[in-house]
Amino acid sequence: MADSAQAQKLVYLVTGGCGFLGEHVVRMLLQREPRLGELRVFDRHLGPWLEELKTGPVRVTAIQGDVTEAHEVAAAVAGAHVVIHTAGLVDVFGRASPETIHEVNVQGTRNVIEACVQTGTQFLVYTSSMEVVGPNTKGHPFYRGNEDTLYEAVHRHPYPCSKALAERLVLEANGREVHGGLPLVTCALRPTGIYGEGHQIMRDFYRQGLRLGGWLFRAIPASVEHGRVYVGNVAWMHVLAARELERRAALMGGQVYFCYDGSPYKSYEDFNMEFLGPCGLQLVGARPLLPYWVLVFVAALNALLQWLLRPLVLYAPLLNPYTLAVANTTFTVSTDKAQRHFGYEPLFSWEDSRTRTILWVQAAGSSAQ
Ligand SMILES: NC(=O)C1=CN([C@@H]2O[C@H](COP(=O)(O)OP(=O)(O)OC[C@H]3O[C@@H](n4cnc5c(N)ncnc54)[C@H](O)[C@@H]3O)[C@@H](O)[C@H]2O)C=CC1
Ligand SMILES: CC(C)[C@@H](O)CC[C@@H](C)[C@H]1CC[C@H]2[C@@H]3[C@H](O)CC4=CC(=O)CC[C@]4(C)[C@H]3CC[C@]12C
Repeated sequence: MADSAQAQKLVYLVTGGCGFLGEHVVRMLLQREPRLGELRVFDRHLGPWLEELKTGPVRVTAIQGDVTEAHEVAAAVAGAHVVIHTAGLVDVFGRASPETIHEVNVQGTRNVIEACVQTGTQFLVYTSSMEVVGPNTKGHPFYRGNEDTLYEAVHRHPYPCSKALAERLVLEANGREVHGGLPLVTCALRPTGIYGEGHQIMRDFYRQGLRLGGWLFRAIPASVEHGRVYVGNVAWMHVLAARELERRAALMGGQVYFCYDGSPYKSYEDFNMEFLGPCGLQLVGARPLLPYWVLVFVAALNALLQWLLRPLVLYAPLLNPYTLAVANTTFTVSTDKAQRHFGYEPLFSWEDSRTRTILWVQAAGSSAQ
């Protein structure tokens, strides 16, 4: 993007733009990216809400497409100045096959990179994940670590494996020559557990609590810290990284950044209660009500049932060996790398993030009645 970018209106492409995070990125770009001339929203499933965005000054182009189809990606990328690649299969519940997860998350990312190179798009921001780092299969805690913390990243599950490989592809692509002779500049953002308006797992917990008469039962010790970050701040970090990637290419190119904000360090269940409590639910037990080995047994039983029932019906409960292991292992980040490298500061305070999420849960829950 030459110096004339200040006058020149830019074309952004957001893949996965109709997802939980993607929608917030789309709306944040429209609200806070003054250079935006056209916003392309690429997703396998387009949301009806996109129509309301087409009445503003920015041209919003909805593209129904599949990142595993290289030609569809190339057509969407052609002419874009910036690509924010959030599309992915976020599946740790066994809903999709390992092959499908790899095809979408790895081959889909490879297709985005090659499309940038072939069509001359210079700037690519990739939505990676904390799971690229951990928790590892050995259950080692990652306690308030940062991007430089030494940690044995060992994965077996298809999802973290796919995210780690995709991130590596993006970072290795930094500096490749794109069509026109300029270098590709890439970076990867690693959110921890994202929460906020549109978080389906939070909605599922709320509905589960309503079905159980307002009670949720503690399964994980309160001492196990699990990093969480508000979706609006994750979206803001994407917008800012995309904006600064040109000016600070030498510093940011090929770098990874954890996504962080002022959200408190709590266990996954206690953190959820920050929102579910004000919505009328109560978490039973100061400590787990069941011994860990019982949870391990139930998780294994769920995995066996999923395998047995697969030919007939998809059985994909929240509790499986992987989700239990992740929930039961401390993983929190404490870093300021994004602040140092591109001036990121959370846009939403913890109090504001909490209020917005509570209001959404209440609305989502009432629609469930
Ligand atoms: N939800 C979370 O806690 C975290 C998510 N992430 C990452 O953030 C990104 C977005 O995640 P979420 O918004 O939570 O997931 P999501 O499932 O709500 O959104 C993903 C979007 O990608 C689209 N998509 C999936 N396969 C596609 C394909 N083949 N072609 C085109 N579009 C496709 C989906 O239709 C969906 O709109 C993912 O890359 C995920 O790995 C990273 C850390 C935490
Ligand atoms: C049933 C209980 C054990 C309950 O506490 C299980 C919670 C479990 C569904 C979640 C606990 C940790 C979550 C994951 C974590 O936030 C990291 C993630 C990063 C991503 O990139 C995608 C989502 C996820 C894997 C997230 C998924 C839900 C949990 C496993």
